[in-house]
Amino acid sequence: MARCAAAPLVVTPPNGAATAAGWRLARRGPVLPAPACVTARPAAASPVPHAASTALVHDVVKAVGVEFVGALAASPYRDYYVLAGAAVGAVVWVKLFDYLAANGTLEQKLSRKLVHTTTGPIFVVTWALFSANPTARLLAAVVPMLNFMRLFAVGTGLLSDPGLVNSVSRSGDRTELLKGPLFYVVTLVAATVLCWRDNPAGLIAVSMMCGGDGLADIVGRRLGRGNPLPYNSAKSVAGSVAMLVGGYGMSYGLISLFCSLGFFACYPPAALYGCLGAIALAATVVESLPINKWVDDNVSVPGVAAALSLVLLPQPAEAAAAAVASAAAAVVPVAAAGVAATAVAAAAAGSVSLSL
Ligand SMILES: Nc1ccn([C@@H]2O[C@H](COP(=O)(O)OP(=O)(O)OP(=O)(O)O)[C@@H](O)[C@H]2O)c(=O)n1
Ligand SMILES: C/C(=C\CO)CCC[C@H](C)CCC[C@H](C)CCCC(C)C
Repeated sequence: MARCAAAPLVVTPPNGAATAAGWRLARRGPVLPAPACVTARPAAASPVPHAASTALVHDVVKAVGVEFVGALAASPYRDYYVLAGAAVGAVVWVKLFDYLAANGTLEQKLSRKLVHTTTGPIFVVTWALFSANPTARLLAAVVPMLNFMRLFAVGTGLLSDPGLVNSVSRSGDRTELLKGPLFYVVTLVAATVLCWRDNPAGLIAVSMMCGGDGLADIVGRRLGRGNPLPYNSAKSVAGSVAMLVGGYGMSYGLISLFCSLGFFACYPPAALYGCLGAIALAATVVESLPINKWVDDNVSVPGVAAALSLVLLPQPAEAAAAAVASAAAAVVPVAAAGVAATAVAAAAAGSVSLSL
């Protein structure tokens, strides 16, 4: 059966970063097949009925997906839908790990670190679903802000949510939520508001905190016995190598995704490999130092990674100017975002009390 190759839907990049010498702008978005491609497949004419029905199901699923993405993209409420989806997704995701730890599928410490490793990157991937509207970054930041409120309320005892305490604390002590987890969501708010999709510094900071620090713990606890770091016996060579590889790999993956979607200028591969390597190495060294008493890893690691990224992997001046302009424009309708935050906070609070 002939494949329909005509009339692709090209998703155009949401910002207008300009090309600078030596830089390639990824102006090509993903090419989605047009819904029209799907309708004219005569299933009865197929010599293999099973193959035809499979193809039909495939086409219908594809058509519904394209329709859904199209409808979401065209809706004036797009950012609110994505915000609500991510806010609900965060609750469901954390509950899933609580469930897996409670029924013994995952060890509690591993469950907590998997929450740490996965929620940040999943959250930044949702950035791609928001519109190019200047308020979008503020609405996206509402998701970690809601989690801040939730952690604060449960950590201080204002609300009771044993599931959340089990998922994100080491010992079951609710006051722990006011330390690492709270810094974690503050870092996500900062990456969203300050870097958004215009600059890879936010992606890199989140990757070093989640893919790097998260993997260091997971691997270090398993393979770190017998190879302590010479200057910090609480950490290991195995953990630090895992941090380097995990932070580098996650940063590379997220940068490749966002640059291929056209959100910022792609880097020449050699520059990207070298600079990311230097940033991952610096973040790994910072994580390995015995400074946890004074500054939490969820601040020091992403802080160093973001600062170095801004220096080593800058975006072209035109893109930076566009980012500043969109941030300035976002300040005006901030009240609207506040109203939205309050509404979603009320909904989230409802979900917490329902789960008691
Ligand atoms: N470079 C590293 C980092 C961590 N670890 C292992 O992971 C454990 C937890 O490390 P760390 O993340 O510093 O611990 P916490 O402070 O408990 O966790 P968090 O940062 O999530 O608060 C360490 O005891 C060690 O066994 C390691 O071997 N090497
Ligand atoms: C255990 C943690 C840190 C300790 O170092 C992580 C705490 C995670 C928060 C409880 C939940 C954060 C949720 C994100 C802001 C949003 C994720 C959305 C996505 C759709 C899953």
